[in-house]
Amino acid sequence: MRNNTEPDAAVSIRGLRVIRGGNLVLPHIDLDVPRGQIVGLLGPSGGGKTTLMRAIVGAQIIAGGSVEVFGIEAGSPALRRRIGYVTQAASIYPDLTARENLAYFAKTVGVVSDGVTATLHHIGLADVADRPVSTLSGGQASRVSLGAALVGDPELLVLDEPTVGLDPALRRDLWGLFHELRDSGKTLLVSSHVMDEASRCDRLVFVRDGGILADDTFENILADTGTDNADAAFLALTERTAA
Ligand SMILES: Nc1ncnc2c1ncn2[C@@H]1O[C@H](COP(=O)(O)OP(=O)(O)OP(=O)(O)O)[C@@H](O)[C@H]1O
Repeated sequence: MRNNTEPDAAVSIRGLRVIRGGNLVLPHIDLDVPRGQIVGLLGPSGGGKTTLMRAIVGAQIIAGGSVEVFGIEAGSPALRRRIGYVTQAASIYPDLTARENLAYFAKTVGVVSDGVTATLHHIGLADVADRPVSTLSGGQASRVSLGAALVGDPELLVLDEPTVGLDPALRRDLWGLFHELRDSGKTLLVSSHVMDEASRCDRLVFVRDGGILADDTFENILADTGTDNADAAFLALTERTAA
């Protein structure tokens, strides 16, 4: 739970430097993620989005700088229940049912079974809750992953490419759920390389080559670049940086 001494930003990063496999992947990142918003981390594959997310959830060894979540150093045990992380690779068990998967993750964060049933309803999987995940559609399976992250009722959700491979209707439904979660007070950091997801976010962070090209509202980014879509804005900012 939030206390009055906590900072306004859900995530606060200063001078973050990350080296992976001998490569300087993130040379110097400064970023604040405001509370109660959906922040989209957008950019091409290999730009550093996953590495940045790993640093925020405390799964990445860092070479320098600081990463704080709710004013606490990333990776601290005190943050474990306050952050839900969904990776690109499904981290759920295909041979277990949706309910069993959620019950397993609930147990790891000490949540009672009431929370599992409520989460299954919330993610729209109550009807298929007792089927093994291996028999569900791709969209349903990705909602089970999301449910596993949601079951502990975390304040910050870090979602790495949650809509990849989903058809437009499922993407729309998932974004509807993200907006509901935001409206209930949660902070969401959502990565995507699909630029047309920009308009669904409250704020955007454009990431390229381990750096941040822009960190603002979509509206301000379009105005600043004199463009009318996210792809064109990204290109304009890339050219500006190169110049
Ligand atoms: N284990 C690793 N060892 C060495 N380099 C790595 C490792 N993992 C990632 N990298 C490099 O770090 C850079 C950033 O990768 P990262 O996965 O963070 O990007 P991304 O924007 O999330 O892309 P994607 O959406 O494809 O995951 C890339 O150049 C990648 O090759």
